[in-house]
Amino acid sequence: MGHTFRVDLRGIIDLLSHHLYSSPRVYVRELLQNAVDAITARRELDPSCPAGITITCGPELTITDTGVGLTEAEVHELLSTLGRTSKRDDLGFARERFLGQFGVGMLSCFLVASSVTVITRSARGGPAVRWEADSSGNYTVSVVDGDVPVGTSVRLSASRGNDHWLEADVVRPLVSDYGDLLPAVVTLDGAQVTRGVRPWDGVEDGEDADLSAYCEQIFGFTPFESIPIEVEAAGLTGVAFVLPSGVHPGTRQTHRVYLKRMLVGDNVEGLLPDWAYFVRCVVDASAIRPTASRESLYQDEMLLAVREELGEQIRDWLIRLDAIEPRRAGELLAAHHLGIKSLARSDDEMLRLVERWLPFETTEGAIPLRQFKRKHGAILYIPDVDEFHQLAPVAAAQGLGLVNAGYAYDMELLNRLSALDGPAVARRVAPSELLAALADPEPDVETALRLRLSEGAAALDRHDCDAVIRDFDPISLPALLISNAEQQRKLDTEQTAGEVTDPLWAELLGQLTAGSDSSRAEQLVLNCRNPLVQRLARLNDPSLVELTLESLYVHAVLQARRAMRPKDTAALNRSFLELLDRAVGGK
Ligand SMILES: Nc1ncnc2c1ncn2[C@@H]1O[C@H](COP(=O)(O)OP(=O)(O)OP(=O)(O)O)[C@@H](O)[C@H]1O
Repeated sequence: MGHTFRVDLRGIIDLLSHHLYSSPRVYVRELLQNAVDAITARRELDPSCPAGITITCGPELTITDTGVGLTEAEVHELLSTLGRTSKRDDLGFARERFLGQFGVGMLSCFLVASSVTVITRSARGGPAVRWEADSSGNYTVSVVDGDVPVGTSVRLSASRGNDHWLEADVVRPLVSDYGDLLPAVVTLDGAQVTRGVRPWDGVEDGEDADLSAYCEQIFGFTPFESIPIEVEAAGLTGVAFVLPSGVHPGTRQTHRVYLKRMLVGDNVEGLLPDWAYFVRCVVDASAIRPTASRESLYQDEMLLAVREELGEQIRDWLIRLDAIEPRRAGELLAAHHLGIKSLARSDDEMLRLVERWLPFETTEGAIPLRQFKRKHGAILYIPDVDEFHQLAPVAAAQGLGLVNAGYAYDMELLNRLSALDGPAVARRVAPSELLAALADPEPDVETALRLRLSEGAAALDRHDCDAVIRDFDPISLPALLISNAEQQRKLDTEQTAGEVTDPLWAELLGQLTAGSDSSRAEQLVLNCRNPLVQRLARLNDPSLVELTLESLYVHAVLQARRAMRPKDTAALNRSFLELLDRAVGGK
């Protein structure tokens, strides 16, 4: 014997409210959606029919439309059968003009209502019909006498604890949020709530004052620029608003998305590529699919294609901006450098923009790479922020140019520049190369210092460190620590020496390859121009020599911001206390 499934309406409502929709507020959207669809259907019969939706709030909420209405048979078939809809074609495909498609939207009324009454009269003829249903799944249908206009009126009576959902102050912002762009005039308690047109329609390039105001209203910021966007295949139009100031690159920007002019959400993700985290969009599309809750977008091929195309349009705008208003392009780059750098890793035109406009930290101050290159012929960089800060003052004092490439994406960008323009354009510099740039000391100073170094040799031996004596600026720096791990790169240096175009560096590299071959882990470069080092040369107390050398070593470790090992910390404590002891007159 065959049986038919029975449906427990309470169970279904519970499923919708707790697991599908994020809030009961969606009932407003579903009612608006049905009203708009009914008007669309009536327009097929009579293109000049009125398009009005009126809402009244009181203890009960009533929404009335001038749509197609339902006959008695349709009331039974469509309103009273779960999953039955008039918005699919004979083959079951969603009909494009309609917002609804599943045949369950009406149920969301029971998220806030204990009973729903529909009074409807079909544009196709027949008497008006009243349908009354409660949340346990019982309904009655009766014919209504009297003069009822074509269209449908839905009345909700609040269920216990849900009265506030039907109050004007709650309903008004919901109607305005969801329905702002709907192609029908929506009034609430007599006042029009929606604008009915998309703010970006008909806006010409350069006339975007209204769009700026719109951006302020919905996102709360004045955009750096409003870029019109369009993806024909998805029936998508809208605006991309560029944020005026920097945001954290990890921030996931969200977008305001409408589908067929009905709001999907304010915080929709995934519409733009990750690098475009400094842009927020408002779009309306007809061919992007929402998820079942209609609160986010279905991640399908179409959405992927849209994301790629919109990314492309924002990128093209940036390139155009650079051509037309280069100063503004520079400003934008400065505000959003990480996103743009990230894009430049795989996009040559962006790379040129970065090269031209983005300030890098250099020994010349913060200047773009192209400007640095003009002065120095090539970009010589240090791939570590601390190392750069340690070496920059010394390099600058010798007239050598260095670029700090220790921040995110810098190395990748410089490698890409070398790949495009040839290996001579950008090259990593080993700290030990700098050594070759420092002048040799006067022979008598060197001899005196060598003597002291042999007296205090134990201090540096303990740290596997060699001492080198040089004569350099800045005079205030007594010693500089250079890691010999970089010495491994000497071979590389030999290879690249022929390619360096800055004559000063080329000469130094030549000296370096011929120079030091220390096997120690580190080198302490003593600056004999510094007064303290000069006094060290004249000391005749070997224990004080050892103490001074160890103190200079630890100071140089701290300056280099290299991680302290336990023996460095021990040396720091020892030398500090011993110096203190001497200072207060112990020895
Ligand atoms: N205001 C209305 N005027 C005319 N017909 C309506 C109205 N509201 C609902 N209906 C009819 O009732 C059917 C079921 O509505 P319901 O909201 O449950 O589902 P839907 O709109 O078809 O799809 P979805 O679940 O995606 O919203 C609709 O297909 C439509 O035929």
